[in-house]
Amino acid sequence: MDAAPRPPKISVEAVTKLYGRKGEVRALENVDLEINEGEFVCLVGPSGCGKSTLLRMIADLHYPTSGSVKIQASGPGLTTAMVFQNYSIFPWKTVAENIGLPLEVNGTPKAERVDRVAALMDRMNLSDFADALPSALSGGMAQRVSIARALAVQPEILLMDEPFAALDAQMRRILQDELLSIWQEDQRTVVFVTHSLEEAILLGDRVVVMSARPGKIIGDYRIPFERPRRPEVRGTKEFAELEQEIWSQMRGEVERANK
Ligand SMILES: Nc1ncnc2c1ncn2[C@@H]1O[C@H](COP(=O)(O)OP(=O)(O)OP(=O)(O)O)[C@@H](O)[C@H]1O
Repeated sequence: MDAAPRPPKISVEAVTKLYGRKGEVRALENVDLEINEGEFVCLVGPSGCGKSTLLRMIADLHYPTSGSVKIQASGPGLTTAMVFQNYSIFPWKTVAENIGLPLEVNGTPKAERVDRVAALMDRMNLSDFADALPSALSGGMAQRVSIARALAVQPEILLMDEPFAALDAQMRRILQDELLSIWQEDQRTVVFVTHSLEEAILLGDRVVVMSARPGKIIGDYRIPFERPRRPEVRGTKEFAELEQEIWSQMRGEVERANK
């Protein structure tokens, strides 16, 4: 007999989110979204369409006004970890201390902590900076620390809110390429918010397009490029055609949001 199909890792069902004392800001409206375990899903849409709101609801930091967000956890412990645009690392702690902090908080024994931090620094090319303070780091390095810290707790779901938006174009490209290979190693569920369609198509298994506020889902594209995905796919005709196709749907929403 076939095994029963596994429920989605993340189920967003009929979610509406209102902000303001009287609910006057209608951020999301009737959003349905299912994300399977191991999928890398990118959310794109105009400014203010509720992308961060959706991410925060998946992280259990915000709650829907109506509807529900369900996470299928595989076990106890921290299920999600978040990476933000502004690094959010502690300036008075070294690189190694920043990465190890969530492990200290969750009571991981010191020997295990030291091993895990060393492995993450190795994986993120940070080993030479173990004792550096964040003020000595470039933006790219600081964001590597944020990613390593998020991975330290081995989250089942990695949530990334425009993580590369503050980086210059070259550094952004390098971190995108690194994220492709990091994802390949453990194929964790990722929800990634970005304004860049190119970034979304390069990284994602799916690109979910949201409308101008109130945010609704108006497109869900499966990205056909094989894994392990090579960064060179950026330069192909298929990539450009897909970008054009999705942009032709998004453009009107971006214009509407900026009227
Ligand atoms: N705490 C809050 N109180 C009131 N309004 C809020 C609050 N948080 C967000 N909003 C509003 O809800 C809408 C959605 O915000 P959200 O940050 O989720 O959008 P976004 O798509 O991530 O935007 P951006 O792309 O600009 O980061 C916006 O109009 C925003 O101003």
